[in-house]
Amino acid sequence: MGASSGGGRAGGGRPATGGKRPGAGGRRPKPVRDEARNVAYDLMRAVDERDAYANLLMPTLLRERGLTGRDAALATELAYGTLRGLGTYDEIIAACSDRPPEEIDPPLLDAIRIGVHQLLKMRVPPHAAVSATVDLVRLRVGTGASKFANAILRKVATRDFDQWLPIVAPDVEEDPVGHLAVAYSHPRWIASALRDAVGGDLGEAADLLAADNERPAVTLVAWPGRSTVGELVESGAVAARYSPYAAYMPEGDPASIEAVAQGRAAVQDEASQLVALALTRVPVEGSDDLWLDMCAGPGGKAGLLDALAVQNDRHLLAADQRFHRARLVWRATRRAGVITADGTEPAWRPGVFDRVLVDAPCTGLGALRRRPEARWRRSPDSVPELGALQRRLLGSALDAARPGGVVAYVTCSPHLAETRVVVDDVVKHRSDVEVLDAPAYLREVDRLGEGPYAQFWPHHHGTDAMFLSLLRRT
Ligand SMILES: C[S@@+](CC[C@H](N)C(=O)[O-])C[C@H]1O[C@@H](n2cnc3c(N)ncnc32)[C@H](O)[C@@H]1O
Repeated sequence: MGASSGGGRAGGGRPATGGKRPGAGGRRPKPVRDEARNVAYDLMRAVDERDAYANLLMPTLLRERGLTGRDAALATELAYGTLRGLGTYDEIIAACSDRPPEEIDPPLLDAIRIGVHQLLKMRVPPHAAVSATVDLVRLRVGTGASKFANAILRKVATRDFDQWLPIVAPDVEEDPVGHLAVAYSHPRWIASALRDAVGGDLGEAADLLAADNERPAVTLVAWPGRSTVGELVESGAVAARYSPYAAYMPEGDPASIEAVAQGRAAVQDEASQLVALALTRVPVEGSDDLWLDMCAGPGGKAGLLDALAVQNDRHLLAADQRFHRARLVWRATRRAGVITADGTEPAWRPGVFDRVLVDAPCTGLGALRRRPEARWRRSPDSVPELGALQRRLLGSALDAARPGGVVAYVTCSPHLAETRVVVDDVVKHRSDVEVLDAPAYLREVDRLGEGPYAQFWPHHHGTDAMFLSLLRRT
């Protein structure tokens, strides 16, 4: 069923965008420039060509092209939805082409992927999806390429998404992980790691992978002492389910909320708030003055810890290895001491902190919802390398805590090799650590696991898949 990329138009002329029908003897109508599709295309090219971060570049592109409201939402859905779904889309494109996707010119492939997303996941009528994509290809890639795109998209349009799946995805009984990977558009190694992380249950793994493909609600944090959830609610947000400092923002630009614009509140995932909060809830005997955030950049958790420290007359030292990340921490905090420092070669005396947060660098597999291209960028090779760093940072965090003090080890990844395996390994080699029951300090949140570790999930909690271990230095 492959389309030839070489010559004539397979499947006849595309529906006209106005004027005479092509193939009926008339001149081909001029392609219509559609700014939302152009922005989506430019974003995808930037992701491919210069490793751009989609969620950082998109606001700039929208502003530069003057897209707002529905047009901005359309451009965002086209780009983010395509980036998330392209694993499945490439299998479908392969089934419709005589060339595998790796052999299709990348700009052309990106445009076709955008077309496939409209055909299979958006409510764009098929003729409009094909026609708009062919116009995009004519304008941005070339007229010859538009014939190939047209042929592929017409074939894709013969089935809906659910009809394509049994054709392109491995059989679930024969290759369950391969099935998950294609059906939910994740690299195979990530589908496998996430299935292990939920305990092997295929149905639950499917729920988790499906949640990764949903656009997350924007969650705000009202920094205590600087703003309140009530104030955010008055501005149109909705009080959150778990965190006493969180509010969901169903739509709109967070910067339009006064407290956010004035730097008294910020955007922050609810699980990120709760893991920081859990650290402050563990009772400590004796002093409770000095807190350390060892991997603080860009300052999300440090912002909340600092606000709590100010309220309770404590002191936070926030460190990050990278200067520009430390500078962001400085902006997010009010009274914290902020330094550029390598947590594995501490700039502080050992055994002095009452509470230590180590929010370790990780694969970020828990935040795939928010970073549409991230799943395709990460390599499984990074896991052992990160694991070694995570062990050293956790060891260093335990050394920084005073006897009786508490350490929170946090990752924004549920990968077992970055979570419980790291903690188990470090604890095994020390005789001065007690593992605490983390879910006991987050009683308001259900389904965090049986302990002693706590694991947040997008498909249960609507949060990032954040991992928390609480340890006491004895
Ligand atoms: C997961 S992020 C932390 C997120 C942050 N806690 C927040 O809530 O915004 C990990 C941070 O660790 C920093 N980092 C990496 N290696 C480090 C090291 N050896 N010492 C200190 N910071 C390090 C990175 O620069 C990055 O900013």
